[in-house]
Amino acid sequence: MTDTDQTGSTSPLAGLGRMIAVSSGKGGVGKSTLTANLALALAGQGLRVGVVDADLYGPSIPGMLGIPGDQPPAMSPAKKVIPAQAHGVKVISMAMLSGDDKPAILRGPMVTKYLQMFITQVDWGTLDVLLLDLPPGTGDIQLTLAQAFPLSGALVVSTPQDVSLKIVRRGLRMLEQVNVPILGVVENMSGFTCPSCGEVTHIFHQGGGQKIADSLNVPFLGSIPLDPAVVDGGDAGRPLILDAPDSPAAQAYRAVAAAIGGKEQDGPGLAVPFDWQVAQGSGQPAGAAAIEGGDPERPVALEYDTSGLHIRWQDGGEQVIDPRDLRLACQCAACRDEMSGQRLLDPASVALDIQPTRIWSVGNYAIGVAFSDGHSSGIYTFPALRAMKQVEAEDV
Ligand SMILES: Nc1ncnc2c1ncn2[C@@H]1O[C@H](COP(=O)(O)OP(=O)(O)OP(=O)(O)O)[C@@H](O)[C@H]1O
Repeated sequence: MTDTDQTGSTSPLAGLGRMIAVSSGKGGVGKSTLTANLALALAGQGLRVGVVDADLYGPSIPGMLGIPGDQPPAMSPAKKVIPAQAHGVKVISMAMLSGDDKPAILRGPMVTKYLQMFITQVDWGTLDVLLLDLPPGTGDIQLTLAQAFPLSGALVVSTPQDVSLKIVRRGLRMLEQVNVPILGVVENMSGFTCPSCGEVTHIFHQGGGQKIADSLNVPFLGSIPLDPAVVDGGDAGRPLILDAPDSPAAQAYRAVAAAIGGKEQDGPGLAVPFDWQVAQGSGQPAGAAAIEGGDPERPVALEYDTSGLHIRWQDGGEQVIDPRDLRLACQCAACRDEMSGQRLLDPASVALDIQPTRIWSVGNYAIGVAFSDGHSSGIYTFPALRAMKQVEAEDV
């Protein structure tokens, strides 16, 4: 996201960092609990974090973070709403405007209007990450929201039951159709943590989230066990991650944060997060030095020129990928059939001179690429890039 638009004026989205939606196909799967814990875990990495409680009908974030409802927020001199702050995280929610015991009855267009306000009329200051706790479901409202904001990506939360996983599949399709990159699937309540010994027992099916993620070629970011302390922490306004940081659930929340936050890296590599506007030539990530014997699947530098995307890997390997090959390799649900794995994208429809217009980091495991044909829902994991064909010497 650029800080200024083409006329040079400051955009209302300037300084909001990466906008990440947390979504779920149905209610009650633990989406808000994940958002609250994730926000704290990201703040714990030193990131500046904001949370928009976009669940206008059932706002629960303030309660989970111990923010009293029904206390109208103050206004800044610039007439912007000052967000509440809790545990180092900034928050805006309908509960602060209307009290969480008065469910909002709003039609779709009003929901978008409120959320525009929550994002652009709030004095967020400078953020690294803005989390959006979306209302549950995959209907029109979610679709409109996904289209209304320049989301860097979305997390999808599910429980292990088959019915929940089927709904997840629908949610993933919806997001991909509106070109929102899927950062990954998180499975919640996937085993029971014994309150006395801390051991995790799998009381439902296991591995469903992983299977869905695999079948759709999106990352699986982890399983969060069922833990009564999660409920107690949520009810007390102190997310579990604060009071039981060593519990399996807290560790799982931190693992999700590490995957999407990008601050915890195993060894030096490309400086993330970045948002490289390739077409405008701004925001190219700073490169790092390759180290001998380094991870062959971690890039240390990215360049782009007429011959293609140049990737230098940590083990010293160099690769040039043709932009058209990159577009044709897109694994998103619009480009590849999720069941058969067959390509849906007709190669004849991809222009020979297609170019990437924007490349951004997706956690510390992948890049997202937007192309000159308007397609931007593809996520390319580092191993998938490394496995791609190199531009032939005579082509360069
Ligand atoms: N891992 C977990 N272990 C135990 N309880 C959990 C876990 N995750 C969430 N819960 C509990 O499940 C309930 C629903 O969670 P939450 O409100 O986060 O779901 P949601 O998907 O946001 O629901 P909605 O969309 O309806 O607001 C809460 O009482 C919460 O404390």
